[in-house]
Amino acid sequence: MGAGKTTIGRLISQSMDKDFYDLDKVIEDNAGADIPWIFEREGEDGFRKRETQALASVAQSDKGDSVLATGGGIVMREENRDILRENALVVYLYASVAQQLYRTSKSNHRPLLQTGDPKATLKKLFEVRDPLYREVATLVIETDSRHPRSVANKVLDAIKRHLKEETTTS
Ligand SMILES: Nc1ncnc2c1ncn2[C@@H]1O[C@H](COP(=O)(O)OP(=O)(O)OP(=O)(O)O)[C@@H](O)[C@H]1O
Ligand SMILES: O=C(O)C1=C[C@@H](O)[C@@H](O)[C@H](O)C1
Ligand SMILES: [Mg+2]
Repeated sequence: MGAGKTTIGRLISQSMDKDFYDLDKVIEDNAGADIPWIFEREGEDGFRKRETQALASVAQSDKGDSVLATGGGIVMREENRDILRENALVVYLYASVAQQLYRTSKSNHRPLLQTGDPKATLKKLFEVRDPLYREVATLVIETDSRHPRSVANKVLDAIKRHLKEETTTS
């Protein structure tokens, strides 16, 4: 959470002239309700079911030619990791817990952080999720000491390099 998926995803979709989807927004549009409401009424489990459905439907309808920003917990389900691996070039935006805490502190829109100790929550989630993100990622990009535009440029360069390597080795 707060790694910059939504911010950077939008920037790189503009630079690449591709459509942009934010999975949290797709889930909200499908539900006709916002994420805090879904967590309150259906719990995290209900939210995760909606998240998998939304991911599967975007993967199926999209021809792999758009940019998708996921929610922070997308890697928790094996099914989601399989969908990502099979359909996408996955970029893991790495942010330290300190940066995640700073970047999420201005919003109260993330139900999992509405606790007495958001830093401890972020740390626990990071320990579980960081290895899963690394398992599924094609590219890992460090974001801590960079402005969003500079992170986006780094992602664009890394994607170009990756695609070039792929064509020269195939
Ligand atoms: N590289 C960066 N440096 C400083 N601030 C950033 C950076 N990237 C994003 N931000 C800011 O951090 C906040 C959270 O970013 P954003 O919503 O894009 O994160 P996210 O990864 O999509 O989070 P979530 O997992 O909750 O969807 C925003 O206010 C954004 O402007
Ligand atoms: O990290 C998470 O588990 C979440 C991140 C957000 O993007 C939303 O998907 C939701 O608040 C859960
Ligand atoms: Mg987001």
